[in-house]
Amino acid sequence: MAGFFKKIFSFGKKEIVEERVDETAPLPPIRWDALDTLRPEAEQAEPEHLARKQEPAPHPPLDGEGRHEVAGRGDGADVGHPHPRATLGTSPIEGEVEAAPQLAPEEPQPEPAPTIPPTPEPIVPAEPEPLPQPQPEEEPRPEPEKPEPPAPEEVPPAQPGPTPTPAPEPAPQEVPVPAPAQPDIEPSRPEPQLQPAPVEVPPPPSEVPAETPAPIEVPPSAPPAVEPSAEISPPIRQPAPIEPQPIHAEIAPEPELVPPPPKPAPSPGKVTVAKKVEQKAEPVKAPEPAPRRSWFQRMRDGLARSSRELTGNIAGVFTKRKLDDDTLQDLEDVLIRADLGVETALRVTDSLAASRYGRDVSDAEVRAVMAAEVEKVLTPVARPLELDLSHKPHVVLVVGVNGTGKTTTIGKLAAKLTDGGLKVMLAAGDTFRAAAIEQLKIWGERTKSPVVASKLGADAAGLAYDAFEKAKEAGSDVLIIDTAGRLQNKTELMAELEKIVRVLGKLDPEAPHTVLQTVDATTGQNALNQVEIFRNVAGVNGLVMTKLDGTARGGILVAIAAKHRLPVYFIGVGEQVDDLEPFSASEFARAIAGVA
Ligand SMILES: Nc1nc2c(ncn2[C@@H]2O[C@H](COP(=O)(O)OP(=O)(O)OP(=O)(O)O)[C@@H](O)[C@H]2O)c(=O)[nH]1
Repeated sequence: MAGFFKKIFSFGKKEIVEERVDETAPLPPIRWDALDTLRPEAEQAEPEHLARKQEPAPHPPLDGEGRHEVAGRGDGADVGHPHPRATLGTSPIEGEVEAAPQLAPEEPQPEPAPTIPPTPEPIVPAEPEPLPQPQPEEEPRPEPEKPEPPAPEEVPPAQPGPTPTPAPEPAPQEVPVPAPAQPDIEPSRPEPQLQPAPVEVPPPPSEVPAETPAPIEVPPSAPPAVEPSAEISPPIRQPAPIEPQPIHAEIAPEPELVPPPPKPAPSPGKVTVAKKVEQKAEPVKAPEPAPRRSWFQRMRDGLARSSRELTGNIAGVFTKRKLDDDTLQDLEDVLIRADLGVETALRVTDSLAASRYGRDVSDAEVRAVMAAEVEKVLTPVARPLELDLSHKPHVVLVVGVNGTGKTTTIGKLAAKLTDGGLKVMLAAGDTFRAAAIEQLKIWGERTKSPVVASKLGADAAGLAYDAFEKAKEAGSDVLIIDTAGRLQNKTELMAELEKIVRVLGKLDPEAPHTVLQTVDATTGQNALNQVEIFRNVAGVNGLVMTKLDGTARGGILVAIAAKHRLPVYFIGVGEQVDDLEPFSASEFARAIAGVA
């Protein structure tokens, strides 16, 4: 078969040359037949086409004429592109086939008939793969160049129909019939041109046009046809343009690719991110503030809110005013509102009246007098905690309302004692709160103090008794017992605390040896009532004023001291283990009065 085709092809070539010379003007249509010849290969893809091909025997003529015709259509050289594509195109094949018959009458040249046999070879279809073979078609390209001269002549006529659109670029160079086909392939890539061309295709064969659109898909199959006729290759090349169509699809994505460029823009965003990262790094540096303020500074800062309000109000009272009854009354009101208590307020006003009544008084002088009087009130209560270690262990019972800082204070105190070489044991007497038990265990681990605890809800008194025995057995110097502080049920609270004290007394009549109450400095006047309650129930004999590092109501300490005259052993100025400081009357008085 291959030999047979070769013969046919060679024959076609010869004819082509001749025909070209003759047909320069009229023959354009014959090319369609040539396309049919090409179909034999295309047939591989579609048997129907093969059948049609048989009919248009014109295969041979197509080879030779094909080019001429193409030129004619090509005249559409521009148009030619679409047509060939159409013909080569899938459906177009049929359409073309039909068109071919029209041409056939003119070129009924029998020779092609033999070509028909090859068509039956649809067996070839198996060869469809050879599609790539179309490339070899390129060889024929040179040949087409020869015919080129005639093509131009034919082109003009066809041009009218297809016209313009394709004419643009390819037409000029390829003007020669073959040329257009080749260039078409390239131009076809620019899809835009190719698309318009198909539209024009219709003119030649009325039917073709309709089919032309479909061809677009066909192209792929068309290429194979080209192989058989090396000469026909030019038109075949036209089908090749079809490939460009897919290219279009690819091209489309390209624009999408265009967006990527904007992505680079985000790069600056990355820069921004880097900045953010830096910012994050900065906060990390924050921890550096290792330089910790002294407890006094913290207390002063904590009391600053109290002192600012107090001193500000004092200044407001004594601005350009002489000390008289009205100013003294105003000052008394200011001090009472500062939680210092009536007793302390009167001490201050009496002191001022005794020494400065009727005279101009500055707010600084008033604050100095106030500091002095407050210190006088606090000095008696500002005593250090003394532990009688003749009691082994010395039992410290810690009481107070929930949240006032009992557990925290126990931890801080245990730290001080263990640091001082004392052997400490802790007892989790707040059996109503699991969190309280766990919190105390944490403090025990931190201070290396054993913790005696029981299940949640266990009897607090029983726990205290067990802890006392264990502390004795362990030879502990100090046993610190935590308790609950549920004021919402005073009766139950009183009963529990009384029971604890009674039980401890069984082991040591003097136990508990120290009963500390934690008082939240932020509580205000209610703290006075709390101290009264716990003093009566548990026999509180000492106070720890907590949270003085952040309150505007530190004056309550003065009121409590003046009213209850209970020792104030420590003040809490923070949540850390070393934020428990001995209470100093003078420092506290100067701090709250805003005196340097
Ligand atoms: N700023 C500050 N916070 C404190 C101080 N003392 C305790 N706290 C905090 O106050 C909260 C309550 O402390 P706790 O020790 O649990 O008080 P509690 O009386 O044992 O409370 P309950 O276990 O519910 O009975 C915790 O968040 C402590 O960290 C202090 O002196 N200053």
